[in-house]
Amino acid sequence: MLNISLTKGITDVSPKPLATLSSNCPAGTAKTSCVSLGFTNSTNIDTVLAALVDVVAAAEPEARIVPFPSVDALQAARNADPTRFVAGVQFRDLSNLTAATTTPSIAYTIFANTTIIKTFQDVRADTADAYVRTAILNVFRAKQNLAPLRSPLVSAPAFPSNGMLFESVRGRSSSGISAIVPFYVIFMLQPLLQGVMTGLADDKPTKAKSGLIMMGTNETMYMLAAAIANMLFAIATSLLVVLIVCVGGIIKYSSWVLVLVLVVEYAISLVLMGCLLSIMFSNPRQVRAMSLILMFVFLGVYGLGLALVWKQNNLAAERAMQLLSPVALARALALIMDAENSALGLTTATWTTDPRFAAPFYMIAVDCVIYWCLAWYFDELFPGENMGTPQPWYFPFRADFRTSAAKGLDPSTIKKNLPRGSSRFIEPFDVNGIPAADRDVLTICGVTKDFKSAEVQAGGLASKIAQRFKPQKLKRAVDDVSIDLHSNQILALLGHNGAGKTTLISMITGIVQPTRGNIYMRGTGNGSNTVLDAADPITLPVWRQSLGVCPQFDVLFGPLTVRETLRLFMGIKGVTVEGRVGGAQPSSRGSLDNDYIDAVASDVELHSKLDAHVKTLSGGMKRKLSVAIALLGSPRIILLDEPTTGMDVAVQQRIWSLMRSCKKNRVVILTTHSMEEAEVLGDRIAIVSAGSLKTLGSSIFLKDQFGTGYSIGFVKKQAAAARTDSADAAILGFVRRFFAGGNSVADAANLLVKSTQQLAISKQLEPLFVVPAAASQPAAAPASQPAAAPIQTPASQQADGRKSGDNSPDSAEAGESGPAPSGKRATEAADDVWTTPDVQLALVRFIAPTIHEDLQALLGLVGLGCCDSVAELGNRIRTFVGDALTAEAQQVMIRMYQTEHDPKKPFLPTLVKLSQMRAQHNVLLLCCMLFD
Ligand SMILES: Nc1ncnc2c1ncn2[C@@H]1O[C@H](COP(=O)(O)OP(=O)(O)OP(=O)(O)O)[C@@H](O)[C@H]1O
Repeated sequence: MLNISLTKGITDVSPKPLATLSSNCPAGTAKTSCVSLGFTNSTNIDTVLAALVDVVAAAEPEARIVPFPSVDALQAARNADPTRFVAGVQFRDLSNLTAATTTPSIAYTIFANTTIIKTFQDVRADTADAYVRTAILNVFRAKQNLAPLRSPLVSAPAFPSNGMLFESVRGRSSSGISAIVPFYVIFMLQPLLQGVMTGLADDKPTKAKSGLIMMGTNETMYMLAAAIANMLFAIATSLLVVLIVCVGGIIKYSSWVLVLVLVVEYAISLVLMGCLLSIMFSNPRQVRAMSLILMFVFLGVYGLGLALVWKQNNLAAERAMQLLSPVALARALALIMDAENSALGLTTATWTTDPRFAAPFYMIAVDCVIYWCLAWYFDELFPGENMGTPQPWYFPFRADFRTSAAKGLDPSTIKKNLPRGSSRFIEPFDVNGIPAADRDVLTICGVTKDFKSAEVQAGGLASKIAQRFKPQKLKRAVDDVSIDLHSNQILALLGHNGAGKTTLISMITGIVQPTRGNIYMRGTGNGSNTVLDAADPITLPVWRQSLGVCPQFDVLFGPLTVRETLRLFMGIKGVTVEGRVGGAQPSSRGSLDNDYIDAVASDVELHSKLDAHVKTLSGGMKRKLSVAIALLGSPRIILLDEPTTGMDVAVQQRIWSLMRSCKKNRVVILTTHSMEEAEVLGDRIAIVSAGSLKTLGSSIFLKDQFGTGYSIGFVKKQAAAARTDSADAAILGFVRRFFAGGNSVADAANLLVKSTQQLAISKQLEPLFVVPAAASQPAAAPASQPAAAPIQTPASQQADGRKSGDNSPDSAEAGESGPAPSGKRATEAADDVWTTPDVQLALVRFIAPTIHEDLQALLGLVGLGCCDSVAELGNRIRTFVGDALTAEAQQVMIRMYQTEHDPKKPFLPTLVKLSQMRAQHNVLLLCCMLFD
């Protein structure tokens, strides 16, 4: 049945021909089995009923007015035979019908049987209403001794405007505002969907999601956290909407609590729908377009429901449509507004009497569950490009799914690769020297990663579709890298920007999947004789529990304090205090977490910032916090991607010593651009370039391989720009004179490299400070000039009977036939003497992994504790350097040492001064020798 409602007042009831109610009884049917007008409820009904019977009987004697004990009974009778039931009336408030008031309020509801009253043109509902009104008016007229009105069918009553308030029923045409309420609520809440989708899509390019997952956050938890954060906002928005419609009087008779429950339920469903849809879209522009399209889809489906489904009482179709929660909400609100128009609304009473109300509530709850399950499932299946490892479609059915004892592989089944590259550059590692339990904790087997090139990833949907049909451009970020990693070791991954370090780290975390190759981790506990494969998504949770990661970029939350951040990540990683890395242990059980957090913060020198908000920290402090997070708990493998970026030298030193202390029973992988950091920390150093492993070994091995040689710099003078040939000839001449052969500058450079490799031996450093006196002569030697003899070693110098410091013209001449050592150190001599109109020798220096060009490196070496006092430093400098270093340079070194020990003293002026000194490189070189 449909509630038909009249709004307040009676002035709009116009005289019109009304249809009879009795004509509905099908021909040949006993009239007694038909109901023209059923009525029910209310006390004080007798006088009205009598009047009603009179009015109806006068108009159509065959009409049957039948009493029912309740609305349910009335409804049941209608359901039993919809074709023989025309209308019903529920008297609801006749309490002051007989009261001596001039404005009695009378409320009743007319029910029209929508099975037979299908159109607005069918006025039989109005007939029923007219009978009831006439009857009520006649009761009043009787009180006033007036003659009763005639039947409205005979002549529609001219209703007096006597101050009566009828609150009655009319309804197929509900008021305009009622019709728009469903749309109003849907539009008000639609931004929630867009907000969730945009938020989650935004996380993808910023790498916030991948960073958090690397750091130990479970993917599902990440999405749930995003959903919960949005739900809080959704609840607030729902409250606002309900406030507007309820306090604003749009919804008047309904229980606001039930309406709020409905709207909140819907808002939550929108958030979960957003989570589901965000899996498909990775950029906010697509999301905005999509949420508009979705709005049309929702409204379209709702329109279909209005036009086709609701009227048919087709429950299956109705439920199917309500799988879209906006449709379910719109349906619920339409029902509520219908009830409102009947002055009933949605109350606990109507909820129980009319099953149609409950259905959308249940359906929206079902929708929430469905959306969440699908979001979770598809997120596991499609984590996004380089955002994690996709699960196979059947993953929920795998026997080992989410079991803590992830099933490992038999190590004998895995195919290990030897590190690729020239064996000369890969140091053989004797695993027999380390306990079996510490071996091969992490094995990287021939991993290669090809990324789709940026052009393929960018662009809109259309260009993406077009690109599908083009051959894909690939960028090889990591190329066939194999390394075995063992406990108690730090591997320093050294490489230039874009060398592939981060990609390798990301593959170890499982965030990026290798195109080829595998990464294995030795199992733990009972599974220690098995290996886990990073490519197996089922074992990934266990895998990630073993990792402590400091990503290249800080994934921190500005509004949280340092303490809260550490506590949050302890929770995320499930850290138990006993699992502490780094030594410090909490003092008492009662304050374990706080003690632990204090200790961790002290380790990274953040104890004074524990209650500071992360957004107020400097870049270096944020790095320290990221390092602290990586060290939380007891990860077996610690991955630190450029951890000391932005830290000052003193802090860097302490972080280094912390890292060294952390490596016990752990594998630590550290990426860096700093040769010094690699040398100081790395038990083994892997140098990667253009994705491939160029060399791997201890720092001693690397020094032996690469650590000796000259770096020789030439500066073409400005005027030489127009005379490049003569400048090149000058360089060529220099090289030929002191090294060997060559026909072009490129040849000369190669020769230079070869010669220095052959000549310079780390133990024989003296020649490195010696430049042949011949260099004092312009060296634009002709191409035909014979190759010069190599620079002599100290031994050969002694044999020649020459003294260091001899810079005589004689020796310069000797340089023509073969360079003779000079007492002048290389840079000094070069700056002084070797200069041509076109070119100047700018720099001659020794290069080795221990030699660094900047103050940071120098302070690092000093800070390693090679000297215990300033006096000792001064003595050692004097002993080693003697007259070769100016007094000024010695003083600078001493001052630098002091500055390092007194952080209040600014060291920048010292650095500037040092860099201005001609002897800078020698100072550094000597210093490095001193402490090496
Ligand atoms: N998602 C990606 N899509 C396409 N190319 C990528 C992607 N990630 C990295 N690359 C490319 O792979 C190469 C290696 O990048 P990677 O970030 O691993 O270098 P890196 O050694 O860590 O550099 P840096 O020291 O600057 O951090 C680079 O050329 C980079 O442009």
